[in-house]
Amino acid sequence: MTETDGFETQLDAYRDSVSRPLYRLFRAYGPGEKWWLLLGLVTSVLAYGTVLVTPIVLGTTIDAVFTGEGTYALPLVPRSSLPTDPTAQFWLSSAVVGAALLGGAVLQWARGVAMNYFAHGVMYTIRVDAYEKMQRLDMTFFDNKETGEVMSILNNDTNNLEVLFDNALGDSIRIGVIVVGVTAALLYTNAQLALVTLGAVPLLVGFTWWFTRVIEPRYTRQRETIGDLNTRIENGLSGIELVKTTSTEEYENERVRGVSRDVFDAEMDVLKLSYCYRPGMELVTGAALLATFVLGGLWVFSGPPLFLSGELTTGDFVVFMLLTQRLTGPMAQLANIVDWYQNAKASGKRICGLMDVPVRIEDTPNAIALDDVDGRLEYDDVTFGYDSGGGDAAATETVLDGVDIEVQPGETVAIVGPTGAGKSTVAKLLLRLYDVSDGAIRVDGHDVRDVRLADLRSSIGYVSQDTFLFDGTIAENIRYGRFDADREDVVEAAEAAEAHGFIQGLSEGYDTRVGERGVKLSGGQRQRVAIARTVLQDPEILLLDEATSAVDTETEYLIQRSLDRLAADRTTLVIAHRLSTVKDADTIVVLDDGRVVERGTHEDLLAADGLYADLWGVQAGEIESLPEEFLAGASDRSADAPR
Ligand SMILES: Nc1ncnc2c1ncn2[C@@H]1O[C@H](COP(=O)(O)OP(=O)(O)OP(=O)(O)O)[C@@H](O)[C@H]1O
Repeated sequence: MTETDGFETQLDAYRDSVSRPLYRLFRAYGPGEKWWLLLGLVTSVLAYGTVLVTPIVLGTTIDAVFTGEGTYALPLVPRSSLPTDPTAQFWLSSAVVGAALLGGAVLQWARGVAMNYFAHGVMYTIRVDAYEKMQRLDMTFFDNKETGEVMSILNNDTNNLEVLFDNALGDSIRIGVIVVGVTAALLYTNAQLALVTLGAVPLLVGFTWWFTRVIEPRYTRQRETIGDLNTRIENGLSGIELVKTTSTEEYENERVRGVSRDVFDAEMDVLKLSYCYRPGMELVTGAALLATFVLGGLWVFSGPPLFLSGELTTGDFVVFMLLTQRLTGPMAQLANIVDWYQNAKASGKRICGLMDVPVRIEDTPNAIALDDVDGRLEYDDVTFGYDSGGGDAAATETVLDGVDIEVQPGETVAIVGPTGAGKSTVAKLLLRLYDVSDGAIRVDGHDVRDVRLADLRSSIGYVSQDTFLFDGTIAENIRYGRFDADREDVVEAAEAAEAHGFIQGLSEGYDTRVGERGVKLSGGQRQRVAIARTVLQDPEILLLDEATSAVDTETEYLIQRSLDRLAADRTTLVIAHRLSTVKDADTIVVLDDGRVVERGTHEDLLAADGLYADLWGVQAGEIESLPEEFLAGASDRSADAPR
C-alpha cells in the first residue's frame, strides 16, 4: 500500500460516480445569480463585438480614402447617411474607432464586474452549502480521516470554480463572438481567402478534443494529491505535541515530503501536457496567419495565386490581416479554456462527491419533538459495530452485543469495564453520533431514531474525556450552545462547576482567550469549563464519559463535587475507570467485550466476586490476591483494545 492509498475513503467512491459535475453545479447554483450572468453575457457580446469595429472601419477607409480601390461603407449604416468627402470620411472613421475603443473599455469593465458577481456568488453558495452538508454527515464519515480532504474541497476546489465561472465563461463568449464575427466578416470580404484562413479551425478543434481526453485523468489525480497533502498537513498540525515529544519531526517531514512529491509529479504531468498543447495550438493558428499573409500578399502584388480567382484590394488585404490576427489570438486561448474547464471539472467532481455522501443520521419526516423530558433511558438488546467506511459490512466488528441497560428518571447508572469493552460507545449511541445496528435505545419510551435530533441532543449534557474548547474567551466557551446567556448566568454556571476560582485568577478573567482547542488551560481547567458549559445548558440527562480522567486527586475531588451536584436531580449515565467515583451509583453495569456481564450495586457486585470485584481489587492495590485468569485476561484485553 502506498502512502496515498491510506487515504482511500468513501468520499472517493461518491466522487468517482459523479457525472457532468459542472453542468450539475451550474444548474443548481447558476439560477440564483442569473441576473448577473445575463448582464455579463450581454456586456461580453457587446464588448467583444467592438473588437471587430476597428479592422473593418480601417479597411474600408484605406480603400475609399487612400487607394481609391473601393467605396466608403460602414456596417449597419445606410450609405446615404455617410459623407462623400474623403476628409470627412477619414475623420468619421477615426471618431468611430475612438468611440469603439472607449465603449469597449466601459463594456469590458461592466462585463468584469457582472461576471465576477456571478462567479463569486455561485462559489459563495457552493461553499456554504458544502459546509452545511459536511456538518450533517455522521461520525463514521469523520472517523475515516477526511478532514484535510474536506478542507481541500471547501477551499481549493471551490476556488477553482472561480476561474471557470469568470475567466473561462467570459473567454468562451469572447472567442464565440470573435470567431462568429470574424468568420462572417472574412467570408463577406473575400470568401476564397477566408477558406484558407479558416482551414485551421477543424485542425484546432480536433487537437483540442484529443487534449481534453488525455488531460482529464491527470487533473483528477492532481486534485486528489492536493487533498492528500492537506490531510497529511492537517494531521501533522493536530498532532504537533506528539511529534515534538517523540522527536519524530524528521519522520513527519519525510511523510509530507512523500505526499508533496506526489503533488509535484501530478502537477508536472498536467503541465507537461499543457505545454505541449499550447504551442501546438499557437503553431496551427500561426500557420494560418502566415498562409493568409503569403497568399493575400501575392494576390495584391501579382493577381490571384494557385486556385484563387478574382480581385483582392489592399484595403481587403489589410482587413484580412487584422481580422486573422484577431482570430488567431483567441483560438490559441482555447487552450486556456480547455485547461480551466478540465481543472474545474476535477474540482466539481469532488464538490459533487461530497454533496452526494448520504446523510445517514437525520430527522425522520415525522420526527417527534421531545418536550418535558423525564429522563427514562432504555438500551434494549443493542448491538453495534463501527463502519470502517469502506462500505464492507462484513468487515464491521461487533463492539456491543445485546446490551440491555435501564435508567429511571433521576437515577445514576454507572458503566464500568476493562478498556475497549465498549463503554464510550454506549454513550455515543445515546447521542446518535452513530445508529445502533440492532435493537433500540429509547428516551422516555421513544426510540432515539424517531425523535428530533436537536431535541435529543439538547436534552443530554455530554462531558467527555477529551474536552474540546474553541479558540475564544472562557465566557464564549461556557456560553457555547446557549448564546443568549448573560454574564451572570455564565458566572453562576462556572461557580457550580468549581471553575470560578481559577477563572478569576487568570489575567483577564472570563475574557481570557483559551487558545486553539483550549491549549492555554490545564486538563482539569478545561474539564471544568466544559462542565460549566453543561451546567448552563441545564440538560435533563447527564452523560459523563470519564469526566475526571487525566486530573490530579484534588481537581478530581473538585470536579466530582460539581458533578455530584449536577447529577443530583437528573438522570445520569456515567462511564468511569476509577470505580471509587461511581461506587454510590444506583446501579453499576459491568461491560466486558461488548456484553453486560454483571449489574447491581457496588456491594452486590463485590459480593458476587466477579469481574467488578477483580477490577476493584486492582484499583485498591490488591493485585497479589487477584486470580491468575483475570491477570491473563487483562493483558489480552489491552492487546485487543484498539481494533
Ligand atoms: N470511531 C471508531 N471507529 C472504529 N472503531 C472504534 C471507534 N471507536 C471505538 N472503536 C472500537 O470499539 C471498541 C470499543 O471502544 P470504546 O471506546 O467504546 O471502549 P471503552 O470501553 O470506552 O474503552 P476505554 O475505557 O479505553 O475508553 C474498541 O475496540 C475500539 O477500538
